[in-house]
Amino acid sequence: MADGDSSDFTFCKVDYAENDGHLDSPNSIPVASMTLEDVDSNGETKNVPDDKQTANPVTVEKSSSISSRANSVLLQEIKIEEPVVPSSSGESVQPNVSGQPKPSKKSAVRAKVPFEKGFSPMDWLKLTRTHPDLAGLKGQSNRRLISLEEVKQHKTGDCIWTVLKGRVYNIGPYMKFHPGGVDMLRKGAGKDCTALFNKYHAWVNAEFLLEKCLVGYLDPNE
Ligand code: HEM
Repeated sequence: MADGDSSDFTFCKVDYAENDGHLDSPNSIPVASMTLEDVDSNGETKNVPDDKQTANPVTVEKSSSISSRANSVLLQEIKIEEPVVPSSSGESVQPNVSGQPKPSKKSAVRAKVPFEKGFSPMDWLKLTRTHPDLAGLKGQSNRRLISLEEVKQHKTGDCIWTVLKGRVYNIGPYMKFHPGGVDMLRKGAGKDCTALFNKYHAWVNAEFLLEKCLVGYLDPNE
């Protein structure tokens, strides 16, 4: 295509004709078209030619009416309420049109307990890296099979055992670090807490958190 071919719009130069009346042109920006001479020392407009007096308010009004329309659209959007649909029983029902998942009735009530100073998850992590024997093994292997009977005998004191997903842990040292509180964790003492654990937080990586508390594995034949 030859240079200057007027049929090619791709790179055509856009010129604003001066005072072309186009609202978006630089000349129609409200403040720019008003000079200091137009305003006296009291801040009042003096002898401004009619076209200037009307041009600005129109421009301002136009833009403010646009912005107030935008605001009212926003407000309308905020105020939008879900439509009420009458159900077969005659009661009004609000359909879930927002796409938000409705809270499941089955989910357990989870209440976090504030940590005592020095018992944050970070403190627990540090302890697992420094304490030599969180499981209380005293040299015993943590690969041995343990009966549920033996687990039941460790409910109090420093050695509180629980079974979680087939593993036996000494949760005694973890008690005060448990974000759900000591009382909740105590519910799993001396028994299999897998169901409780899954009810409250199946996603928690206990294998990692309690790695150093492993005492052994639940004997499936007992
Ligand atoms: C035995 C191993 C357990 C470990 C390692 C453990 C670990 C944790 C962790 C990491 C949290 C924080 C979860 C989060 O921020 O989302 C938590 C919270 C909680 N846990 Fe446990 N937990 C255990 C057992 C239990 C048991 C047996 C119960 C119930 C009887 C329980 C009840 C709770 C509750 C109610 C919370 C607070 C809810 C929340 O986080 O908002 N946990 N637990």
